[in-house]
Amino acid sequence: MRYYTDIHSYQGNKRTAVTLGKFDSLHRGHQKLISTVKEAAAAEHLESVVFSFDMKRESLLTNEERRAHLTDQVDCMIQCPFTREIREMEAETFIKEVLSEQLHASYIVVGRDFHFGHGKRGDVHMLAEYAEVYHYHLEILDKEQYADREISSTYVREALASGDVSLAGELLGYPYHMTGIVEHGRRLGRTLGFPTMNVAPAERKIMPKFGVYACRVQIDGQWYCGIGNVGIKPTVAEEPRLLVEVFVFDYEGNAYDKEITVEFCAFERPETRFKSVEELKAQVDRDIAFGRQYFQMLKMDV
Ligand SMILES: Cc1cc2nc3c(=O)[nH]c(=O)nc-3n(C[C@H](O)[C@H](O)[C@H](O)COP(=O)(O)O)c2cc1C
Ligand SMILES: Nc1ncnc2c1ncn2[C@@H]1O[C@H](COP(=O)(O)OP(=O)(O)OP(=O)(O)O)[C@@H](O)[C@H]1O
Repeated sequence: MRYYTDIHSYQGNKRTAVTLGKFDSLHRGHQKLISTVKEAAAAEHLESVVFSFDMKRESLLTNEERRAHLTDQVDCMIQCPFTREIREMEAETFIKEVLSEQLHASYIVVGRDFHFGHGKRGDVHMLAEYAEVYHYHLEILDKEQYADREISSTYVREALASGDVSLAGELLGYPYHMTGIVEHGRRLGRTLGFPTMNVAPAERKIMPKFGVYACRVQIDGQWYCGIGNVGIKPTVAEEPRLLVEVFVFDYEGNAYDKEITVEFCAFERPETRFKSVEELKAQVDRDIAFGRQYFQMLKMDV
Protein backbone atom coordinates (compact mmCIF):
# COMPACT_ATOMS: atom_id res chain seq x y z
CA MET A 1 0.00 0.00 0.00
CA ARG A 2 1.28 3.46 -0.89
CA TYR A 3 0.92 5.88 1.98
CA TYR A 4 0.75 9.69 1.95
CA THR A 5 0.36 12.13 4.80
CA ASP A 6 -0.52 15.08 2.61
CA ILE A 7 -2.67 15.50 -0.50
CA HIS A 8 -0.03 17.49 -2.38
CA SER A 9 2.51 14.67 -2.23
CA TYR A 10 0.04 12.17 -3.72
CA GLN A 11 1.36 10.73 -6.94
CA GLY A 12 -0.56 8.55 -9.35
CA ASN A 13 -1.91 8.81 -12.86
CA LYS A 14 -4.28 5.85 -12.76
CA ARG A 15 -7.98 6.44 -12.36
CA THR A 16 -9.15 5.61 -8.85
CA ALA A 17 -12.00 4.28 -6.73
CA VAL A 18 -12.04 6.45 -3.60
CA THR A 19 -13.80 6.51 -0.25
CA LEU A 20 -13.59 9.54 2.03
CA GLY A 21 -14.10 10.41 5.68
CA LYS A 22 -12.45 10.64 9.08
CA PHE A 23 -12.29 6.82 9.43
CA ASP A 24 -11.33 7.23 13.07
CA SER A 25 -12.24 3.68 14.03
CA LEU A 26 -12.58 1.64 10.82
CA HIS A 27 -15.84 0.28 12.23
CA ARG A 28 -18.20 -2.06 10.39
CA GLY A 29 -19.78 0.80 8.42
CA HIS A 30 -16.36 2.02 7.26
CA GLN A 31 -15.43 -1.56 6.33
CA LYS A 32 -18.47 -1.75 4.06
CA LEU A 33 -17.30 1.37 2.21
CA ILE A 34 -13.80 -0.04 1.85
CA SER A 35 -15.09 -3.39 0.53
CA THR A 36 -17.17 -1.52 -2.05
CA VAL A 37 -14.11 0.46 -3.17
CA LYS A 38 -12.07 -2.74 -3.46
CA GLU A 39 -14.75 -4.47 -5.52
CA ALA A 40 -15.12 -1.50 -7.86
CA ALA A 41 -11.35 -1.20 -8.26
CA ALA A 42 -11.04 -4.90 -9.11
CA ALA A 43 -13.95 -4.83 -11.57
CA GLU A 44 -12.92 -1.65 -13.36
CA HIS A 45 -9.12 -1.83 -13.10
CA LEU A 46 -8.89 1.21 -10.87
CA GLU A 47 -6.58 2.01 -8.01
CA SER A 48 -8.33 1.65 -4.62
CA VAL A 49 -7.85 4.70 -2.38
CA VAL A 50 -8.86 5.55 1.19
CA PHE A 51 -8.77 9.29 1.81
CA SER A 52 -8.97 10.00 5.53
CA PHE A 53 -9.01 13.37 7.24
CA ASP A 54 -6.52 13.40 10.11
CA MET A 55 -8.24 15.52 12.75
CA LYS A 56 -5.19 15.59 15.09
CA ARG A 57 -7.29 14.98 18.17
CA GLU A 58 -7.95 12.12 20.58
CA SER A 59 -8.71 9.11 18.46
CA LEU A 60 -9.75 5.47 18.51
CA LEU A 61 -7.00 4.39 16.13
CA THR A 62 -3.61 6.05 15.97
CA ASN A 63 -2.43 6.94 12.47
CA GLU A 64 -0.04 3.96 12.60
CA GLU A 65 -2.85 1.58 13.61
CA ARG A 66 -5.16 2.89 10.86
CA ARG A 67 -2.38 2.43 8.34
CA ALA A 68 -1.67 -1.12 9.60
CA HIS A 69 -5.38 -2.06 9.37
CA LEU A 70 -5.51 -0.99 5.71
CA THR A 71 -2.12 -2.06 4.52
CA ASP A 72 -3.19 -5.30 2.80
CA GLN A 73 -6.60 -3.98 1.82
CA VAL A 74 -6.18 -1.06 -0.57
CA ASP A 75 -3.58 0.25 -3.01
CA CYS A 76 -3.24 3.66 -1.47
CA MET A 77 -4.04 5.54 1.70
CA ILE A 78 -3.91 9.29 2.28
CA GLN A 79 -4.08 10.56 5.86
CA CYS A 80 -4.67 14.20 5.07
CA PRO A 81 -4.17 16.63 7.98
CA PHE A 82 -7.30 18.71 8.48
CA THR A 83 -5.38 21.92 7.80
CA ARG A 84 -6.83 25.39 7.36
CA GLU A 85 -6.41 24.95 3.60
CA ILE A 86 -8.60 21.83 3.62
CA ARG A 87 -11.06 23.19 6.19
CA GLU A 88 -11.63 26.38 4.23
CA MET A 89 -11.66 24.86 0.75
CA GLU A 90 -15.03 25.28 -0.93
CA ALA A 91 -16.73 21.91 -1.51
CA GLU A 92 -16.85 22.52 -5.30
CA THR A 93 -13.11 23.21 -5.30
CA PHE A 94 -12.48 20.00 -3.34
CA ILE A 95 -14.39 17.99 -5.96
CA LYS A 96 -12.57 19.65 -8.86
CA GLU A 97 -9.03 19.99 -7.52
CA VAL A 98 -8.69 17.09 -5.10
CA LEU A 99 -11.07 14.39 -6.29
CA SER A 100 -10.94 15.01 -10.02
CA GLU A 101 -7.57 16.62 -10.86
CA GLN A 102 -5.40 15.11 -8.15
CA LEU A 103 -6.92 11.69 -7.49
CA HIS A 104 -8.47 11.08 -10.94
CA ALA A 105 -11.50 9.65 -9.15
CA SER A 106 -13.82 7.69 -11.39
CA TYR A 107 -15.68 5.83 -8.61
CA ILE A 108 -16.56 7.55 -5.31
CA VAL A 109 -18.06 5.72 -2.34
CA VAL A 110 -19.48 7.55 0.69
CA GLY A 111 -22.08 7.08 3.40
CA ARG A 112 -25.40 8.86 3.04
CA ASP A 113 -24.46 11.55 5.60
CA PHE A 114 -20.98 12.37 4.31
CA HIS A 115 -20.22 16.13 4.47
CA PHE A 116 -17.13 18.01 3.33
CA GLY A 117 -15.74 21.40 2.35
CA HIS A 118 -15.99 24.83 3.92
CA GLY A 119 -18.94 25.01 6.34
CA LYS A 120 -19.63 21.32 5.50
CA ARG A 121 -21.62 22.55 2.47
CA GLY A 122 -20.60 19.55 0.38
CA ASP A 123 -22.82 16.48 0.62
CA VAL A 124 -24.03 13.53 -1.44
CA HIS A 125 -26.39 15.78 -3.46
CA MET A 126 -23.52 18.00 -4.52
CA LEU A 127 -21.35 14.99 -5.35
CA ALA A 128 -24.20 13.60 -7.48
CA GLU A 129 -24.63 16.97 -9.24
CA TYR A 130 -20.99 17.00 -10.40
CA ALA A 131 -20.75 13.30 -11.34
CA GLU A 132 -21.29 13.96 -15.07
CA VAL A 133 -19.11 17.06 -15.16
CA TYR A 134 -16.09 15.22 -13.74
CA HIS A 135 -16.91 11.75 -15.09
CA TYR A 136 -17.20 9.69 -11.93
CA HIS A 137 -19.73 7.19 -10.65
CA LEU A 138 -21.09 7.95 -7.17
CA GLU A 139 -22.06 5.10 -4.84
CA ILE A 140 -23.97 6.18 -1.73
CA LEU A 141 -24.23 3.52 0.97
CA ASP A 142 -26.86 3.29 3.68
CA LYS A 143 -25.54 3.42 7.22
CA GLU A 144 -24.82 0.10 8.92
CA GLN A 145 -26.82 -0.21 12.11
CA TYR A 146 -26.44 -1.95 15.45
CA ALA A 147 -29.26 -2.19 18.00
CA ASP A 148 -31.41 0.29 16.02
CA ARG A 149 -28.69 2.91 15.98
CA GLU A 150 -26.37 3.92 13.14
CA ILE A 151 -22.82 2.74 13.74
CA SER A 152 -20.40 5.67 14.08
CA SER A 153 -17.09 6.43 15.74
CA THR A 154 -19.08 8.50 18.22
CA TYR A 155 -21.10 5.40 19.17
CA VAL A 156 -17.83 3.45 19.72
CA ARG A 157 -16.44 6.29 21.88
CA GLU A 158 -19.58 6.26 24.02
CA ALA A 159 -19.36 2.48 24.48
CA LEU A 160 -15.72 2.76 25.61
CA ALA A 161 -16.48 5.66 27.95
CA SER A 162 -18.97 3.45 29.77
CA GLY A 163 -16.57 0.48 29.82
CA ASP A 164 -18.70 -1.52 27.40
CA VAL A 165 -15.82 -2.99 25.39
CA SER A 166 -18.06 -5.87 24.25
CA LEU A 167 -20.39 -3.40 22.52
CA ALA A 168 -17.38 -1.52 21.11
CA GLY A 169 -16.14 -4.83 19.65
CA GLU A 170 -19.55 -5.49 18.05
CA LEU A 171 -19.57 -2.05 16.42
CA LEU A 172 -15.98 -2.32 15.24
CA GLY A 173 -16.06 -5.91 14.06
CA TYR A 174 -12.77 -6.44 15.93
CA PRO A 175 -11.80 -6.07 19.61
CA TYR A 176 -10.73 -2.61 20.76
CA HIS A 177 -6.98 -2.70 21.38
CA MET A 178 -3.88 -0.71 22.24
CA THR A 179 -0.19 -1.27 21.56
CA GLY A 180 2.84 -0.13 23.52
CA ILE A 181 6.22 -1.02 24.98
CA VAL A 182 6.31 -2.86 28.33
CA GLU A 183 7.78 -0.48 30.90
CA HIS A 184 9.62 -1.18 34.11
CA GLY A 185 7.21 -0.69 37.04
CA ARG A 186 7.95 -0.68 40.76
CA ARG A 187 7.69 -4.49 40.76
CA LEU A 188 5.18 -4.31 43.59
CA GLY A 189 2.82 -6.60 41.66
CA ARG A 190 5.45 -9.36 41.67
CA THR A 191 5.72 -9.23 45.48
CA LEU A 192 1.91 -9.30 45.72
CA GLY A 193 1.78 -12.45 43.59
CA PHE A 194 0.63 -10.96 40.29
CA PRO A 195 3.46 -9.59 38.10
CA THR A 196 2.06 -7.15 35.57
CA MET A 197 3.07 -5.78 32.20
CA ASN A 198 2.79 -1.99 32.31
CA VAL A 199 2.12 -0.20 29.05
CA ALA A 200 1.43 3.49 28.42
CA PRO A 201 -1.11 4.24 25.68
CA ALA A 202 0.08 6.20 22.65
CA GLU A 203 -0.49 9.93 22.82
CA ARG A 204 -4.13 10.84 22.08
CA LYS A 205 -5.21 7.15 21.99
CA ILE A 206 -8.62 6.84 23.66
CA MET A 207 -8.77 4.33 26.53
CA PRO A 208 -11.87 2.58 27.85
CA LYS A 209 -13.28 3.73 31.18
CA PHE A 210 -10.87 3.20 34.10
CA GLY A 211 -11.46 -0.35 35.26
CA VAL A 212 -10.60 -4.01 35.08
CA TYR A 213 -11.00 -5.99 31.84
CA ALA A 214 -10.47 -9.54 30.62
CA CYS A 215 -7.79 -9.08 27.96
CA ARG A 216 -5.95 -10.91 25.25
CA VAL A 217 -2.32 -10.00 24.90
CA GLN A 218 0.00 -10.51 21.96
CA ILE A 219 3.68 -10.98 22.86
CA ASP A 220 6.26 -12.01 20.24
CA GLY A 221 3.45 -12.92 17.84
CA GLN A 222 1.80 -15.28 20.36
CA TRP A 223 -1.61 -14.65 21.96
CA TYR A 224 -2.20 -15.06 25.72
CA CYS A 225 -5.17 -14.43 28.00
CA GLY A 226 -5.01 -12.17 31.04
CA ILE A 227 -6.69 -9.63 33.28
CA GLY A 228 -5.78 -5.96 33.13
CA ASN A 229 -6.40 -2.64 34.78
CA VAL A 230 -6.82 0.62 32.86
CA GLY A 231 -6.25 3.67 35.03
CA ILE A 232 -3.96 5.40 37.47
CA LYS A 233 -3.84 2.70 40.23
CA PRO A 234 -4.93 5.15 42.95
CA THR A 235 -4.19 2.68 45.78
CA VAL A 236 -0.45 2.68 45.20
CA ALA A 237 0.49 5.41 42.70
CA GLU A 238 2.60 8.30 43.95
CA GLU A 239 1.56 10.46 41.04
CA PRO A 240 -1.33 9.72 38.71
CA ARG A 241 -0.26 8.44 35.29
CA LEU A 242 -2.50 6.58 32.87
CA LEU A 243 -1.33 3.00 32.32
CA VAL A 244 -2.65 -0.32 31.16
CA GLU A 245 -1.39 -3.08 33.47
CA VAL A 246 -1.96 -6.70 32.61
CA PHE A 247 -1.38 -9.88 34.54
CA VAL A 248 -0.88 -12.37 31.71
CA PHE A 249 -1.91 -15.93 32.55
CA ASP A 250 0.72 -18.58 32.11
CA TYR A 251 3.44 -16.34 30.70
CA GLU A 252 6.86 -17.15 32.10
CA GLY A 253 9.18 -15.00 29.97
CA ASN A 254 10.58 -11.51 30.38
CA ALA A 255 8.51 -9.00 28.41
CA TYR A 256 10.26 -5.78 29.45
CA ASP A 257 10.90 -3.46 26.49
CA LYS A 258 8.86 -5.66 24.14
CA GLU A 259 6.02 -4.22 22.09
CA ILE A 260 2.74 -5.88 23.06
CA THR A 261 -0.86 -5.47 21.93
CA VAL A 262 -3.69 -5.61 24.47
CA GLU A 263 -7.23 -6.40 23.31
CA PHE A 264 -10.04 -5.44 25.70
CA CYS A 265 -12.55 -8.30 25.73
CA ALA A 266 -14.92 -7.85 28.71
CA PHE A 267 -15.45 -5.32 31.50
CA GLU A 268 -15.38 -6.63 35.07
CA ARG A 269 -15.44 -3.66 37.48
CA PRO A 270 -14.40 0.00 37.84
CA GLU A 271 -10.93 0.89 39.17
CA THR A 272 -11.06 1.42 42.94
CA ARG A 273 -8.97 3.14 45.60
CA PHE A 274 -8.53 0.44 48.27
CA LYS A 275 -7.81 1.24 51.94
CA SER A 276 -4.87 -1.14 51.98
CA VAL A 277 -2.65 -3.14 49.65
CA GLU A 278 -4.04 -6.32 51.29
CA GLU A 279 -7.56 -5.41 50.16
CA LEU A 280 -6.24 -4.68 46.66
CA LYS A 281 -4.50 -8.06 46.57
CA ALA A 282 -7.65 -9.90 47.69
CA GLN A 283 -9.63 -8.17 44.95
CA VAL A 284 -7.01 -8.86 42.25
CA ASP A 285 -7.18 -12.56 43.20
CA ARG A 286 -10.94 -12.39 42.47
CA ASP A 287 -10.22 -10.48 39.24
CA ILE A 288 -7.86 -13.25 38.11
CA ALA A 289 -10.57 -15.85 38.82
CA PHE A 290 -13.03 -13.74 36.79
CA GLY A 291 -10.58 -13.56 33.87
CA ARG A 292 -9.80 -17.26 33.86
CA GLN A 293 -13.49 -18.13 34.05
CA TYR A 294 -14.32 -15.73 31.21
CA PHE A 295 -11.83 -17.33 28.84
CA GLN A 296 -12.69 -20.86 30.00
CA MET A 297 -16.33 -20.10 29.12
CA LEU A 298 -15.17 -19.15 25.62
CA LYS A 299 -13.08 -22.33 25.54
CA MET A 300 -9.90 -20.34 25.01
CA ASP A 301 -6.56 -21.36 26.51
CA VAL A 302 -6.00 -19.87 29.97
C1 LIG B 1 -6.33 -7.16 37.51
C2 LIG B 1 -5.80 -5.91 38.14
C3 LIG B 1 -6.67 -5.08 38.83
C4 LIG B 1 -6.21 -3.93 39.45
N1 LIG B 1 -7.08 -3.11 40.09
C5 LIG B 1 -6.64 -2.00 40.73
C6 LIG B 1 -7.54 -1.16 41.41
O1 LIG B 1 -8.76 -1.34 41.42
N2 LIG B 1 -7.02 -0.09 42.08
C7 LIG B 1 -5.69 0.19 42.07
O2 LIG B 1 -5.29 1.16 42.68
N3 LIG B 1 -4.81 -0.56 41.38
C8 LIG B 1 -5.25 -1.65 40.71
N4 LIG B 1 -4.37 -2.44 40.02
C9 LIG B 1 -2.97 -2.02 39.88
C10 LIG B 1 -2.12 -2.52 41.03
O3 LIG B 1 -2.18 -1.58 42.06
C11 LIG B 1 -0.69 -2.66 40.51
O4 LIG B 1 -0.66 -3.60 39.48
C12 LIG B 1 0.26 -3.14 41.59
O5 LIG B 1 0.26 -2.26 42.65
C13 LIG B 1 1.66 -3.26 41.00
O6 LIG B 1 2.18 -2.05 40.55
P1 LIG B 1 3.61 -1.97 39.87
O7 LIG B 1 3.50 -2.60 38.49
O8 LIG B 1 3.92 -0.48 39.73
O9 LIG B 1 4.57 -2.69 40.71
C14 LIG B 1 -4.82 -3.59 39.38
C15 LIG B 1 -3.95 -4.43 38.68
C16 LIG B 1 -4.42 -5.59 38.08
C17 LIG B 1 -3.48 -6.47 37.33
N1 LIG C 1 -22.55 3.12 9.80
C1 LIG C 1 -22.08 3.47 8.60
N2 LIG C 1 -22.42 2.76 7.51
C2 LIG C 1 -21.96 3.12 6.29
N3 LIG C 1 -21.16 4.17 6.08
C3 LIG C 1 -20.79 4.90 7.14
C4 LIG C 1 -21.22 4.58 8.45
N4 LIG C 1 -20.70 5.49 9.31
C5 LIG C 1 -19.98 6.34 8.55
N5 LIG C 1 -20.05 6.00 7.26
C6 LIG C 1 -19.39 6.68 6.15
O1 LIG C 1 -17.99 6.44 6.27
C7 LIG C 1 -17.27 7.60 5.87
C8 LIG C 1 -16.41 8.05 7.01
O2 LIG C 1 -17.25 8.38 8.11
P1 LIG C 1 -16.70 9.22 9.33
O3 LIG C 1 -15.56 8.47 9.94
O4 LIG C 1 -16.36 10.59 8.85
O5 LIG C 1 -17.99 9.27 10.29
P2 LIG C 1 -18.48 8.40 11.52
O6 LIG C 1 -18.01 6.99 11.48
O7 LIG C 1 -19.97 8.60 11.57
O8 LIG C 1 -17.75 9.09 12.75
P3 LIG C 1 -18.15 10.28 13.72
O9 LIG C 1 -19.10 9.67 14.70
O10 LIG C 1 -16.83 10.68 14.32
O11 LIG C 1 -18.76 11.36 12.86
C9 LIG C 1 -18.30 8.63 5.45
O12 LIG C 1 -18.47 8.54 4.05
C10 LIG C 1 -19.55 8.19 6.20
O13 LIG C 1 -20.73 8.63 5.59
